[in-house]
Amino acid sequence: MGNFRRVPVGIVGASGYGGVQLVRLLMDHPEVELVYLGGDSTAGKPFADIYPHLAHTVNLSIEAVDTEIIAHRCEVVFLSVPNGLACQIAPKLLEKGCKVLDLSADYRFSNLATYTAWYGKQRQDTATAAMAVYGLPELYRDRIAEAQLVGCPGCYPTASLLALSPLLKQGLIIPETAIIDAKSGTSGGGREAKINMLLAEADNSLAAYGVARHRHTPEIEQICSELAGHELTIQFTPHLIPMVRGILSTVYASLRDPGLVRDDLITIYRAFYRNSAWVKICDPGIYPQTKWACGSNLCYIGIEVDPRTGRAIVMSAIDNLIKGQAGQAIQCMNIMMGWDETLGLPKLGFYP
Ligand SMILES: NC(=O)C1=CN([C@@H]2O[C@H](COP(=O)(O)OP(=O)(O)OC[C@H]3O[C@@H](n4cnc5c(N)ncnc54)[C@H](OP(=O)(O)O)[C@@H]3O)[C@@H](O)[C@H]2O)C=CC1
Ligand SMILES: CC(=O)N[C@@H](CCC(=O)OP(=O)(O)O)C(=O)O
Repeated sequence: MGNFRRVPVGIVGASGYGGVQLVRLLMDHPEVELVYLGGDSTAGKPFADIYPHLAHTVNLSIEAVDTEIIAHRCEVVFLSVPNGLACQIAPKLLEKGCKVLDLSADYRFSNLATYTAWYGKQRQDTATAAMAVYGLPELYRDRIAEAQLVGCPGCYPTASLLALSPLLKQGLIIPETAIIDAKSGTSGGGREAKINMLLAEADNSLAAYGVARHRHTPEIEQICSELAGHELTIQFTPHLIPMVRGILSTVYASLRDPGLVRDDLITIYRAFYRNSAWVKICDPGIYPQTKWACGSNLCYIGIEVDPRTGRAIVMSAIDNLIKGQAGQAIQCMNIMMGWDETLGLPKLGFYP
């Protein structure tokens, strides 16, 4: 087979839900070799002790985070750690030449004052933050291709921005009227134990949370403002829904032209996403289910117009752990490395 060489990659935060998805997907990726797994409380343990179902295929152990060692072994590093940690690790890895993909919120904001205001964490890495590119390939493919550091989007922003972007970019809606109502499965909260994620709390129940103050609001607003060409505020309400995986985001916005009908919007969306293999626009009258996307890197978008209110109603469904997190990070890596964007990513959902 000649001298084919796989690119060595590492994951910091391998024991978490994002980490285990990255492990699963990267083990099957044809261009990379997983050579490093890092963590904190699990450091020193074989990965298979944490996830025995992968014992037959992963024989790496979790190591304490040492940026010298990581940079020595890895060309590409995924940081799947809680907010506020990547900004301490990434600058050292970048300095040593690694490409870095951060799954947390640390490198999603072009204005660090916004990050500090919403996340309550002071930052010293202004220059590093200025290098970062927002990792939503369907909008920023060209920037990602040139980037050394990508701040991968949150799960709600991924679903919501894919639904809203064509309307904003083409100037089809009155931007200030946009309202996002989104529902997420409990894996969105990560693997750490939390009372509201207990089966007894979350099962058979549905509630909004973070109303008028969820930290994904400024992230969505940042990108929407860029698309609209002026500063925007967006109403965003997340809900926790009793299932494990999936986000359904429903976006409402008033159309500027009351003459636009559903099929016009479907045509516009299909044109907007014509080069985006991971976005599927549903046929007229078809509205997506989270189950369709589950296990895949796909985002399904359904579109309707209510002629009585003059509003567009756009529904997007993703798997929060794949297109909303680990899959999207790998999609970005593919672009950064000059590979096909779809490489190593699941194209079909589990269904049912
Ligand atoms: N879950 C989701 O749907 C999404 C999550 N995200 C973001 O992705 C990131 C990871 O999320 P998720 O996988 O859900 O989180 P989890 O809580 O499941 O996992 C967190 C991971 O971070 C590691 N970690 C914690 N502290 C440290 C430290 N000091 N040094 C090294 N590693 C550390 C943990 O390692 P250990 O166990 O060894 O302590 C664990 O592997 C977060 O920033 C999250 O906000 C983004 C999009 C979607
Ligand atoms: C259901 C649930 O709890 N979801 C998480 C979103 C996860 C995510 O994407 O968070 P980051 O922006 O920190 O990466 C939440 O609302 O906090």
